Order: sequence, then C-alpha cells, then structure tokens
Amino acid sequence: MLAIEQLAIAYGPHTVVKEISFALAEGQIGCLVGPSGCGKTTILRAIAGFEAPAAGVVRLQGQVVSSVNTQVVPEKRKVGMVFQDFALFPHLTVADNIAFGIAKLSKADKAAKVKALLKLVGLPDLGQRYIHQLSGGQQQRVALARALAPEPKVLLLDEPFSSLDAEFREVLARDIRTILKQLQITAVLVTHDQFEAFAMADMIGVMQLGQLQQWATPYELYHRPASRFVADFVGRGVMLPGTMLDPQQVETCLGIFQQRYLPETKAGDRVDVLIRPDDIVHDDDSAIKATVLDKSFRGSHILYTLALSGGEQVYCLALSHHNHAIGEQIGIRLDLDHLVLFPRSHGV
Ligand SMILES: Nc1ncnc2c1ncn2[C@@H]1O[C@H](COP(=O)(O)OP(=O)(O)OP(=O)(O)O)[C@@H](O)[C@H]1O
Repeated sequence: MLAIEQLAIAYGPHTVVKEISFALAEGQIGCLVGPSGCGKTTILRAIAGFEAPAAGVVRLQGQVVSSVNTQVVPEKRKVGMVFQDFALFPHLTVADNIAFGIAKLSKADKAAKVKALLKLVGLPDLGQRYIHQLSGGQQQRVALARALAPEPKVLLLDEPFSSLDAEFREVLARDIRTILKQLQITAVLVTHDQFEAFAMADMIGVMQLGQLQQWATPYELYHRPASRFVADFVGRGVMLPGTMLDPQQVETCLGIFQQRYLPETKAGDRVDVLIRPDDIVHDDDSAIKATVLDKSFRGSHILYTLALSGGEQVYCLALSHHNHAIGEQIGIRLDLDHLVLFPRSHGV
C-alpha cells in the first residue's frame, strides 16, 4: 500500500532524510520515533506530497507518487493528515469541521457521513458543539473524523496526542488504533512517546540523524534492538559488563549465560549485555543479593533500582506485593530469554 524506497530529502545543502526504506501493507500502522530533528515530520511531508525527494521513491498503491522526476500533487494522493495542534476551525461546529473536506457531497450524504463518523469516533451527540466546548481528547477525535471524511487510503498522524495527558494518550492511541483497523486504513504515526508507539503500531521505525536505524515490530525492537542506539532509545535497561568465555558463553557479575553462537566474538572479548527491568526477577532464594537504591510504584508492579555487590546498577520490575524498603537487600536472579550483546563501548 505504502512503500518508501531509498528516500532522501534535502533542505538546501542539508540532507535531513538519508536513504530510508520501509513499507506498510494495507491496514498496517507504522510509527516513526526518534530524537527531535531526526527527520520524522519530513518523511510524513514527503508522503503527503509537500516535499520532493532528492533521491528515491514514494509509492502509494503501487504507483510512484514522488521521485526525482514525478511529484503527484497532495490533493490527488488520497492521503489524510492529523496534526498535533488539531487545526480545527473554532468558528465552525464539530459537524461542520468534519464536513469541511467533503463539500462536494450532497447535503444528505454529507449529513449521513458526519453522523457515521461521529459515531465511529465515539462522539455521537456532539455534532452541534463548537470546538472550545470540547476536551483535548474530544478535539483530537474530531480531527481524526475530519481527516477520515474524504476516505483517505493512507492517514498520517504527526504527534497527534502530544498535548494530552500521558495517561490519557495511551487510551486514545488504542482507541484510534481500533478505528483505523476497523476501516483497514494504512497509517503512519510520528511520536516522541515510545509507549504511544507501542500502543498503536504494528511496525516501528527508530530514526537517528536522518537514518532509519531499525524497522521492526514493537516486540523485536524491545527484545532484539539492532544497535546500541535503539537499545538505549526504546524501553528502559542497563548495559551490564561481560566477558566472552567463548562465542557461546558470556560471564557477568550475575552469572554465566549461554547464547547463540556469535562468530564475530572470541574468548576474552569485553561486551555489554542489555538487561531490561523484566529480565531481573526478584527471588528470595537466590544467592545473588542486591540493595534497593530507589523504587517507583507502578500499581501492579514496582520498578526497583538496585545496586549489585560490584556497584553496577540494574532495574528490576517486581510484582507490587513484593514491597521492599530503600536500603534493603533483596535476592534476584537473571531470567533472560535471549542475550543482546554489544561490543564494549569504552574499552574498559
Ligand atoms: N523547511 C525547512 N527548511 C530547512 N530545514 C528544515 C525545514 N524543515 C525541517 N528542517 C530541518 O530538517 C531536520 C528534520 O526536521 P523534522 O521536522 O523532520 O524533524 P523531526 O524528527 O520531525 O523533529 P521533531 O521531533 O522535533 O518534530 C531538522 O534539522 C530541521 O531543522
């Protein structure tokens, strides 16, 4: 449905998007995350037709809509957009805002469509309100309905939830995902918030300095980050120093761990092992003890920051009835499904 192939975009002498490729099938939701200025919005603008590529191709439904030689105008692309600031018209009612992009339809068709969209986004009775009479979340639902009214094939969402409370953001992201899946709309979301990306996306692209570091499912990104940058950017975790005993075993202060054969490593190599909070299990019977440095209550779980005997710090996500005080020693063990290793960065 949407394919980006070797896309490069430059502003004057600065190439801000560098040979990026990814694809989404019909109804799939992709998400671009990365630090500020890494080129996420520029990619959305290229898909919408507002930026021309310096190299590469954008395809929609198999057809080239952007290349060095081709640039289909935005109105002809069947691409809808939802922005961070909603860009709703304050002097129009909710219903008129939604009908804005479907002026060509008959009055009856327009009314029927607006009614159906209001129902779809969960605001069936608010058509006659004005925008200032709505909450931020309701306004964002109206912005979504307005973007969906012309029946786009692809929907682009640029930080659509960033002005909403963190807690509410995830709920709205899940609701919008359900709506997009119901309509089988292909969508690309740009966000700073990885939890929002996890809640919404089938595929996530992590960008850095105009390059796509990894394009993968949320599960793969979290558990098999392709680079140290992705490992640091996605999810919480620490790098625990380790030494390779052979290409299949690594020794750390938490024990010796087996892993799949890594031909590029040899005995004696120093590595960093990625340890996520859910890799460390609280276990009173374990001989390995750690001191609670900090704790953060998360409802069902507590996120502990622990100091190991050698001074290294790790996180541990424990069920919240395992309630321990700061300064207390608790037993832990490492429960790794697979190891993620990177060459030691500082040569320590
Ligand atoms: N119209 C423009 N002219 C020149 N440079 C631009 C223009 N628009 C964006 N840039 C630059 O291109 C780079 C990528 O910008 P872009 O807005 O795509 O980043 P982003 O990842 O969306 O950032 P943010 O998360 O802060 O919104 C930045 O260095 C930005 O300063």
